[in-house]
Amino acid sequence: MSEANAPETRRFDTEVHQLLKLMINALYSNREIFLRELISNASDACDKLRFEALTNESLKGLDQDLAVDVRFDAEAGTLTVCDRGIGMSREEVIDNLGTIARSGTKQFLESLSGDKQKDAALIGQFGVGFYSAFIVASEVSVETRRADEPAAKAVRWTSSGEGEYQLEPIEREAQGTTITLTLRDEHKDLLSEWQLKRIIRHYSNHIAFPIRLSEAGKDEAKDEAPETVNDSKALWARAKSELSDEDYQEFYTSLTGDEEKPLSWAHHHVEGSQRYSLLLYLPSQAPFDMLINRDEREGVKLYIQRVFIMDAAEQVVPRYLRFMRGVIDSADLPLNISREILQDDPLLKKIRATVIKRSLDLIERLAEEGGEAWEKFHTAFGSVLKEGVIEDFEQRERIASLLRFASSKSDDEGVGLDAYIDNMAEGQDTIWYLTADSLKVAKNSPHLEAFRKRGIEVLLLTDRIDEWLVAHLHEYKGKQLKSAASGKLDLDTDEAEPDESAKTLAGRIKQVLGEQVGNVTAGSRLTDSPGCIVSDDNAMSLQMQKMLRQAGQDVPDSKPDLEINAGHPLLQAMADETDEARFGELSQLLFDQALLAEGGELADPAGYVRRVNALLVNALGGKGESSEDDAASA
Ligand SMILES: Nc1ncnc2c1ncn2[C@@H]1O[C@H](COP(=O)(O)OP(=O)(O)OP(=O)(O)O)[C@@H](O)[C@H]1O
Repeated sequence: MSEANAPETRRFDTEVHQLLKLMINALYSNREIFLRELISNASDACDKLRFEALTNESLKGLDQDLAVDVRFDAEAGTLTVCDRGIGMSREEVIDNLGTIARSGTKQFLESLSGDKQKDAALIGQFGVGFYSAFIVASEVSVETRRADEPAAKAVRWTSSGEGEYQLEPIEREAQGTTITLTLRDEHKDLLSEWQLKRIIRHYSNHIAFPIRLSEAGKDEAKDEAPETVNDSKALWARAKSELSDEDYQEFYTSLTGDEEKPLSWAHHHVEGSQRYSLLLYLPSQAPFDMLINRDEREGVKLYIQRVFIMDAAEQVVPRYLRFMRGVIDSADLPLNISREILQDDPLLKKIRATVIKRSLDLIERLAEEGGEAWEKFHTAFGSVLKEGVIEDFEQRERIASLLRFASSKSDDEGVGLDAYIDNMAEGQDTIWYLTADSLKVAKNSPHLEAFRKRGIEVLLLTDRIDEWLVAHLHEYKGKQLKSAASGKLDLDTDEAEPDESAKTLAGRIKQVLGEQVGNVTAGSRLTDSPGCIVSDDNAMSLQMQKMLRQAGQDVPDSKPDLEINAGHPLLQAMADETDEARFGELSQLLFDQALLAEGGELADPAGYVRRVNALLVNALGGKGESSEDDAASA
């Protein structure tokens, strides 16, 4: 026996070990899902065999009569799930059943809280997969042969789920995989026809292959074929009139593993010169990694004539709809199509357009109905949908109409652009917004003073993606979108020009602040604050600069502009200040405060603290100067 074939003991990746422990603990009360996971893997393996058989001559014929066999032996305490699917080579076994290849696993593990209920929900979303067998089994054995390898190249994998697994070469006539679980005593109650039928029908009824249930020794003795317990006809291919809400909901769960009901769904059979079926679901909760994994779109499955081809990627579902779940089945794409050809296929382009249209229809309907479902959707997927405004020029306005924001007049994130326009003040023809790090910063921003004074609503954008959103959405239904922090507001046509003394004061401040600041102007937007940072309409906002820097990008230094409120007591006092050193300190404070109110960062925070301390000491009757030691300790 060559060394590669020798039996050996290997250790699981640390992450597998960690996940196993957490999972067994958190999912103990939800133990039945292990069967769903094993059946789903067996069904995937059958799908893969059918797909490979399209192009691999040596697999022809093997893809007939595929099924998943579930056998139980109450006496021996074992449960077996067997498929004649694609199987695994030795390397694949090591990769698949010893590691977790999935990206985001680390973040996922870190996000677990230790609270069983919460963790169970999270783990459910993560997709517990094969390892869930250890929730009920003290020992798991996997015998498998890849369909395109000889019988002598089969492998047996065994483990008790405690850090190690054994691997040994075996002979196996049939292609595919047999997984045998030795159940722990407390789970042996699962080994009955009634229980297993119930579980299979509950979780896996709509698997597109027959699931056959048999009891060891029984069917052979009676010479009967094992009973098929699921409804294996592809649900999406059936007429809508035949299907109930429960059917759709059950199918959703068997497709996604998500036990929460979907918010809504759309089912269409498109006839005519090009035929396809489309079943799309809007889930009610986001998978934990949706925001991290922009490229992962496992949600919509593409079938050609009932043969699973692939998880629909960019060709079919745009990124900003990556939360959609469902199935597309085309009767008119050639079965032997390669993924590369698929990219440019005109029918697929058409299907993509339909997926977009139907998805947006679903979301629009939900928005019209409002209520809890809409709230849920918006909380879970609102941020992702915003990517559509940036990425899909054609649908920009339609997607924008579905976005909701907080505003200076409303606390919850419920203001849409249409509602904003309906509530515009008389004479207002601009949609005003303010971007900020948080709602609190936005609400307290000095920029809102001018708007409050005039009763004009300002949308408060605090999502990370909002800066990009407004960089792409300049106009909505003929109304310009403009930042409340921009240099020129033009709120009143009769706005008074600042007087000469205000201009002189602005000039003095500019001189003192020098290169730190772009322009210093006297303006009329502020009522309560002495100053604020304003941005050039064409320049990058402070927010955007900060985000790009955090993302490790080089951002050219641009100087912020400062607008002062010459009527404010501080500025009036400064105008009378003849001590130039003191005027300099006050100008610096004014500027730093304006930056802070914006959520900006100070170049010299210690200097700021020293200046404030000096003022405090002064106010408290001290000498008005802090010592160098104070400055150092600050
Ligand atoms: N019955 C099987 N036949 C062939 N390969 C299998 C079988 N069961 C598992 N595998 C392989 O092991 C891999 C890991 O399975 P696991 O169930 O842990 O995760 P998954 O199915 O990829 O993801 P998820 O469970 O989140 O959908 C699968 O991707 C597949 O390649």
